Amino acid sequence: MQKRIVILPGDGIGPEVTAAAERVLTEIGTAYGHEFEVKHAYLGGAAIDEYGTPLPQETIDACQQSDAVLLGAVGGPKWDSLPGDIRPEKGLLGLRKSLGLFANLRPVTIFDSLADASPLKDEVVQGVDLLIVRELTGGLYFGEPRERREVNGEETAVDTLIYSRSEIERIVRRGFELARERRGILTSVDKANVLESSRLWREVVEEVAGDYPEVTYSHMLVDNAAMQLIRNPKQFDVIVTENMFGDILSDEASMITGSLGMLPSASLSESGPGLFEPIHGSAPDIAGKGIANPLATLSSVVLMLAYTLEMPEEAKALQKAIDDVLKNGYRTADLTDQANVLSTDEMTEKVVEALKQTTATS
Ligand SMILES: NC(=O)c1ccc[n+]([C@@H]2O[C@H](COP(=O)([O-])OP(=O)(O)OC[C@H]3O[C@@H](n4cnc5c(N)ncnc54)[C@H](O)[C@@H]3O)[C@@H](O)[C@H]2O)c1
Ligand SMILES: CC(C)[C@H](C(=O)O)[C@@H](O)C(=O)O
Ligand SMILES: [Mg+2]
Repeated sequence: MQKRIVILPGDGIGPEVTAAAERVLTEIGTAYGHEFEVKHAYLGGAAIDEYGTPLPQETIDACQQSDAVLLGAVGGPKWDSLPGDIRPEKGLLGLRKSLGLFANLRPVTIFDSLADASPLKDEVVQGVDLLIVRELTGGLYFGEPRERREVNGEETAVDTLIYSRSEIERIVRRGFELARERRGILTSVDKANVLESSRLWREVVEEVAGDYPEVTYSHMLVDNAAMQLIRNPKQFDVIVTENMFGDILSDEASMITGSLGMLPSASLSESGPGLFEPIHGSAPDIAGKGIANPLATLSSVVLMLAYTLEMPEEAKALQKAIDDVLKNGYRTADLTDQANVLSTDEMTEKVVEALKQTTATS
């Protein structure tokens, strides 16, 4: 098959982990006879440096004309003092909006062989398999007004948390559909004891639930959900929630797996190219050292193969290669205290070797 993939390396460790992904894509292309036409484009701080804007029109156009987009990460101290509207992160938000990527899927899957990397007890962690479905183009991130103003002679800042019924309905439906394909349990997370937007969210969940009788659903307040994720993460199958809650809960949930460097994500629209990215950021503290864990990005490639490129066999093979490498005890520095750790490139090569073995025997 021929597919057009846009890679947005971004900032910090972004280019290090997307290089890993490109290496693996080349291997998959060779093994399965696909032609991946890879194009690089600028986003975030790198785009500010090159074009003076975090989201150049060329990047939007390239992404819209692609079959799938893979992003490293954006942001970093170099751009931290810029005004909010031209920060690197604004480029990512603009890209999500312009591609209509309202559904952000963040699977939290445990690798049995990695249980020792989690700060949680073995019996809490083993068998966890949950999916956070995060609303991605609404809520506090996009609400207007967002501004500084003077109130009673004092400098004041305002952000707006706003959701329409249709924005809630489409993400809640996606949550129910995914729950129906999985174990049939949906937890809708909100703050309906305080927020009006959450009360509307709950009403919509109640209405939509009628169309999915095979799914068992419940509501949970977000502060309780944060605690339950640590106490008993196995109770969850699909969690559906709004933008900001999903952002925070997914970083928290990553530690069930042992590291933020493990969690991938898929951002999907109604139709059109998906955006695939690790949930972690540009990690300025380790950028340039060659030690970043590439597995969140490689797992994002698994999601890209499965969800958008219609290559389920290839997705399975890459997933197996990642499993095998971890089973064989290979670790980057974020996953172990031991001295014997692999660099980003070494870990990537281990995955490529494992992939070669899988594809040779299939
Ligand atoms: N999707 C994105 O592009 C994205 C996501 C989150 C944060 N950010 C941006 O990244 C910058 C840094 O944010 P932060 O430090 O709060 O969060 P971060 O996710 O970049 O890093 C948090 C911690 O996790 C570690 N870490 C992250 N990814 C890792 C990996 N692959 N391997 C090993 N360790 C890893 C980092 O070293 C750091 O100690 C900020 O500008 C933020 O806005 C971007
Ligand atoms: C960089 C930032 C805008 C982004 C978000 O909050 O969505 C990040 O934290 C993420 O989780 O993808
Ligand atoms: Mg985040």
